[in-house]
Amino acid sequence: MTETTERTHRVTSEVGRLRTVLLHRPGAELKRLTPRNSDQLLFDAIPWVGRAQEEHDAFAEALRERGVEVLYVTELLQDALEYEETRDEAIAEIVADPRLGDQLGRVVEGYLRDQDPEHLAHTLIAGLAHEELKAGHGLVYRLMDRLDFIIDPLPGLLFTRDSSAWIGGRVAVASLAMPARRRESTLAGLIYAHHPRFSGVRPVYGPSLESVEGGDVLLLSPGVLAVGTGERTTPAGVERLARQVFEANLAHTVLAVPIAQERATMHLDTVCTMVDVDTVVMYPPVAHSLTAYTVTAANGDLAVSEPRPFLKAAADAMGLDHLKVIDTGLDPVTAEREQWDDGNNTLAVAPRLAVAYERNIETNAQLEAAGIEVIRISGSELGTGRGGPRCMSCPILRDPPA
Ligand SMILES: NC(=O)NCCC[C@H](N)C(=O)O
Repeated sequence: MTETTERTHRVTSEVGRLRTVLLHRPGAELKRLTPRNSDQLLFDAIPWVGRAQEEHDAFAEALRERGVEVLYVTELLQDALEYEETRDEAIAEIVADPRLGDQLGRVVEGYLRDQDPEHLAHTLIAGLAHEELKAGHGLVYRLMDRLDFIIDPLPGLLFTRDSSAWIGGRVAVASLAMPARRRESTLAGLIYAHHPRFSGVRPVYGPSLESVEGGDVLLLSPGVLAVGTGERTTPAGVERLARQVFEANLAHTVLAVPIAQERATMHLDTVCTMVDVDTVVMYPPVAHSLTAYTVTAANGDLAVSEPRPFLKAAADAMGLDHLKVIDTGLDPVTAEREQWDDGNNTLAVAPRLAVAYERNIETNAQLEAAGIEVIRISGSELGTGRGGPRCMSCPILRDPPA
């Protein structure tokens, strides 16, 4: 890793001033969602796509207005697909899908090889429905329904947080747990491996390792990671990530934080995000019940503590007297509703400046009462995928925390 690379890609905290972020403007892949497939594709409703795009554009604009450089997955992917090697890898991965079989696999390969980078990027993201591929006549093709997908769409790509996470100057390409999202990390991997902007960057984690999703990884302070383990990141994933970051000298402590294995709390960032160097906003029912195992490196192995209250373990690892929690003080029903709508899923643009969905009126009011400036964005359509501003953003460059 060169020094130049470190100046354009480096994240050591949740709250240092955000300089560069990776987003995905939702598009044709959202138009694939129907009541028949939305559960499998992990959306809770069918979004109004045009409005979702407007909401997303406003999110991006709010970031640009604060001096943040916004990169888009589609553009980076198109650039990367200019290279033969990238195209080969992308197509090989699609064709290796055992659901296609040999004959249809060959047809799909030919179809993809004929596409220019722009169309190929579109197909890799939006997928390919049976009725769009006119060329297949073999058994698999004929046995499929015309509405089946030959290449699955990736509506979850909207949530760029999950498929990769920067830890210091290295990127952890995620190993996504849900089948509907696995190809997202292939696309992230292709971008980081082949886009000239990332030349020299070495991944510290990869999609073939145990499940780890970026929404579970919080950079509490330089050298201290909290990693949720529940529906997505597995215990083995936390253990592997800890080994990788210790070996690469990217962290000295990893807190493994068990979270409920439920959709409402699919990632740690659905219940806890940081809004200042020493302050988190947390879903009240878990604020004082979450625990953490403190993991450190010891003689080439891992030392693991007994579980302790998360807030205490985090403060100790961060060298703080205590980690402040914004007491949203909400009644349980409002708290539950706003947590479901990603009220606790804020994106810090700088210490005490955070983006949040406007609909979470009470949580936002409490954030402001605690001195946090809230940049409100609308998320009625974006939120149908069950993710908020933090989920929709992958920071690539942040200043060191103040
Ligand atoms: N970090 C996050 O909480 N990401 C939101 C992911 C939502 C997506 N529909 C999923 O279920 O994976």
